[in-house]
Formats: sequence, C-alpha cells, structure tokens
Amino acid sequence: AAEWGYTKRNGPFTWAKNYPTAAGIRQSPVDIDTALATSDSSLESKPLRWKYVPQNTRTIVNSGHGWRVDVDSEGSELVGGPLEGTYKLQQFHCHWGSSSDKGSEHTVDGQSYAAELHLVHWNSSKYADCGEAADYPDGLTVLGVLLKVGAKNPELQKVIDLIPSISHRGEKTEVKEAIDPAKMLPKTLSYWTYLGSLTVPPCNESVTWILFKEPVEVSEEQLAAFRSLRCYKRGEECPCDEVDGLLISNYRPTLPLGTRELRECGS
Ligand SMILES: NS(=O)(=O)c1cc(F)cc(F)c1
Ligand SMILES: [Zn+2]
Repeated sequence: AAEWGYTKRNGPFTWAKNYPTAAGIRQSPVDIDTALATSDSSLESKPLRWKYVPQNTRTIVNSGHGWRVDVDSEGSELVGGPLEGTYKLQQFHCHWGSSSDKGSEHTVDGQSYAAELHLVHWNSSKYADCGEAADYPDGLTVLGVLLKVGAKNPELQKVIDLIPSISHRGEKTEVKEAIDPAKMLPKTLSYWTYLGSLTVPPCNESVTWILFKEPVEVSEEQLAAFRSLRCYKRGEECPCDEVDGLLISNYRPTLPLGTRELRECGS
C-alpha cells in the first residue's frame, strides 16, 4: 500500500482507508476551546513531575515523516497530573508547516502555532514496552509543547545541527552531544489534558495528551532547517508530489473533541 504521508495523495484525509482507527471518536489533535476547559482540583493536587537522563538520548532518525530522537527509557519517568502510575520517555519529535503561520497539530481557540514538539512516554507500570503500551487506552502519554517564532532555541539547536546528516528517509545518526528534553519544556507548567490518539497512523486511541499552555520560542532559521528534510530515501526518486520531496509540512489537521472532557491545570 502506498505509504501514508502529508500530501494530497497520501495525507490525513486518506489515512482512514488503510488505518480505520483514524476515523475514531477519540482522535488527536483537537482545537483547544479554552472556554470549554474545566479546572480540576485533583490535577492541582498532584503536580506533574518528570525526570530525564540527557545522556540517554541515543539516535536521531529521519522517519520519512520528520525527525525523531530515540531515547533509552531507563532512568526517565513522568508521574502525576492526570496520570496513574509511571510513564517512561521513549522518543521525541516535532511537527511543522510550510510557513510559520501554521504547523502545530493542536490549535488554541482556533490559533495555530509554528510547530509542536511531542515527548512520547509509555506506561511502564502496566506494560513491558512502548509497542505493547500503544495498544491500550492508558498506554501512552504525550507532552505537547507549542512552538512560536522567536529567539533561537539552544536545546533544539542540538537537533538542528544533526539534520544535515539525516537528510533522507531512513538515515540515522548518533546523538553525541546530550539533549536534555527538560530544557525544551516551558517555564510555567500550566497545561490542558484530554484523552486522544497518536496523530500519525495507525492513530491508536491510547494517548493521554498533556499540552502545555505556554509556547516556547524557536527561530525561523530553525524551522527552515526542519523543512530541509526529505521524505524519500537517498538514491530513490521522490514518491510524494511535495516540491522535490522536501518535508515542508507534517501536521495533522484537528479532529472534533466530541463528548470528551477537556481539563486544565494552572492558569
Ligand atoms: N505524533 S504523536 O506524538 O501522536 C506520535 C506518538 C507515537 F508514539 C509515535 C508517533 F510516530 C507519533
Ligand atoms: Zn507527534
């Protein structure tokens, strides 16, 4: 089957053909209608807490759908907030648009941001690994960080510096200079949370989403570097009808929240 992607031919509106869950009722991303959010004292009473091991960021890979930094989960943990049990960091990646007026996956009162960073965690209290966890409704938690255009982001610059060595699909390289995921999170930890899904096929409905309210800055040049990734393998011709196979946009448009509860913690 033709590999899924973000062009007219294989993009988000075609995914349900090969991945029926993509047409489900607990899909992500969604528009965060801030007026709908209910503040929840139980969230306030259990502060979100994380521990990451920068040395455990192992490799960065061009998945064909963007860049992804794979992490050795050992030693990491995410607890508290809406979560039961302990979640471990598996990987982090980003979504962006062809220009910085769009690119985030979640929107806030209809507003898009330039990009969105996702830190993917799996429930190590109940499941053996990320792959297994992805098949259960409480299996995964993704921390989402909205990125807006501003100052150069020093921690993300460590990713940008590696992009030339993973320009084509399937290429990967060692992350030599440790990247600290904690340094990519906003200062204030207010967030929205709701039950959703992976925003890429197979769109498993197994994600507790935690989206920080405060955007973090990234520069136009850094966004331009993301768009220099190619969606096809070196030596192959470009399958996607994207302008010479550049990954200029890799975000899924928002899906209806439906009857799901949207909770918030912090102002
Ligand atoms: N985009 S996302 O954070 O929902 C996501 C989660 C995941 F586990 C794997 C992916 F490829 C993408
Ligand atoms: Zn993502």
